[in-house]
Amino acid sequence: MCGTNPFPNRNIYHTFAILSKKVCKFFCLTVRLWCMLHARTDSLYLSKETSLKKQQAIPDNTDMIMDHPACMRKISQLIMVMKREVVPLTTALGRVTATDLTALLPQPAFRQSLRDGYLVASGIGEAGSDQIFPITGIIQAGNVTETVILPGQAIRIMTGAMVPKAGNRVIPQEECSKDNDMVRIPAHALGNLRTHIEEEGSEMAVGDLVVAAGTVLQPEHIGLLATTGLNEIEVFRRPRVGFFCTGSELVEIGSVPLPGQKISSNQHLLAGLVRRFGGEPRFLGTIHDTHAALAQTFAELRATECDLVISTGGMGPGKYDLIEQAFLEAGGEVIYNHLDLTPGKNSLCGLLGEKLFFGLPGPPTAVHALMNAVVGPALLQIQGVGTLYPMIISACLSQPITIRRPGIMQLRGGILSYSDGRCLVRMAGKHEPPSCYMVIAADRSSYKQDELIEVQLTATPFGPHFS
Ligand SMILES: Nc1nc2c(c(=O)[nH]1)N[C@H]1C(S)=C(S)[C@@H](COP(=O)(O)OP(=O)(O)OC[C@H]3O[C@@H](n4cnc5c(N)ncnc54)[C@H](O)[C@@H]3O)O[C@H]1N2
Ligand code: MOO
Repeated sequence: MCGTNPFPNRNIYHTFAILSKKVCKFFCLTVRLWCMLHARTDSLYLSKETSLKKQQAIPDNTDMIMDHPACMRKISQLIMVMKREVVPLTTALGRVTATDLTALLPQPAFRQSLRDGYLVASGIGEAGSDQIFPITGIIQAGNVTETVILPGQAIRIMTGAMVPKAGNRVIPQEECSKDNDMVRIPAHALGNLRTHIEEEGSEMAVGDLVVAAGTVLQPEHIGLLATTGLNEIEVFRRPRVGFFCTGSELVEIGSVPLPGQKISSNQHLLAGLVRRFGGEPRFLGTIHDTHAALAQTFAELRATECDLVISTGGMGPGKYDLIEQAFLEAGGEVIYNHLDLTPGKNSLCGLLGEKLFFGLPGPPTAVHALMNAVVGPALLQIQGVGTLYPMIISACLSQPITIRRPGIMQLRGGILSYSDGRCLVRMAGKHEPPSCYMVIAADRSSYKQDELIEVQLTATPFGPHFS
């Protein structure tokens, strides 16, 4: 039977398979090339469909060290903005708008008085002398009035009340003198061109933009949107952020640590910081520094309903620092495994399937710095935030700083204050939550007192924290 073909159609299938493989390859290359040509490094609005771009963003080389700006750019490219949901406006504080929101009602919604006073009709005021008018009615805010006003009459009117068509101007009551049913209005008040009347739609017309897409809603926005007639709005879903803490020395809050053990503070620090940046924290457990425990954790992560995952600890060069190995074994793709930044140089960012993964180092100070400098901004972008925080400002150093080991960009916790018209910054104490991070340039070994230094605010649009 040697040489005879038991499957006569096989050659055709084979040829067809090779051909389709080539067509696919050509198509993939074309798409890839298109993506490269059209890659937008500044895009905050990449959709879930941008996986090709995502693949392209992963470096092919083995150099996984990144400086802070490069890491932020790379993360921006990988961000997949959350899906949208409709929520009542009353619950939307701190949420990010998914669409431009336009006015449903004009502002003001009717012609209104801006003063408590007397409304007069047109055709008066030219006399150049004081005039006395009979008071023919009263209009309170909220009245639906059909009141008619004629020249030579005055109507008592309140701030916010609807002004009848023929009403020409409101004279503030403190400028008038009332005597029973009559009011005397002085010539200068009658001659004043300010009408104290706000025309319907003069502040905002129906369809005017009230709040742009990508805005983190503050109390002021909620008030404005309510005024303009909106009661339900479309926002980006909050990202579910899974996090776990590694360390065989860690015990839970409430237990008395045995010698060598530590209470896991990162767990509670992270839960709060994730909320500060608009995420929903989901604690996934405290994990021992063993290969088996970490492998199991990473294996379970893929099925966990989280949009982003953070770990702490296990990032150093020690024998039991196994996060990167476990991440790779679970099929993770590394974006960087070392940052040109301290604290935080021992950290990793990568993709585990569709999920963005951040391996932060163990020390809580490093967790705080990286959450502010890297992970927090990523969380804001995932929620579709248009303008990124923390903001960078300049502050005046109220003390000199000496850098012991220059050569790497450093984030130093600082405390901001305001004095004599200047924004001042000093170094935060060891256990003092920083209100900013001073950005120490790699080439600086000292800063003088009164020198201006760049600082990144740790405040976010979700709640400013100034000391
Ligand atoms: N030989 C070297 N040693 C270290 C280097 C180095 O370059 N060469 N880098 C140092 C730096 S920088 C860092 S950062 C750490 C990285 O450490 P790990 O990410 O491996 O973290 P651990 O070793 O697990 O913990 C470090 C420290 O933090 C405490 N920790 C950890 N988790 C928690 C938690 N959930 N709550 C409270 N405290 C926690 C832990 O007990 C350790 O004290 O490596 C340096 N070493
Ligand atoms: O990686 Mo360490 O966090 O430089 O502090």
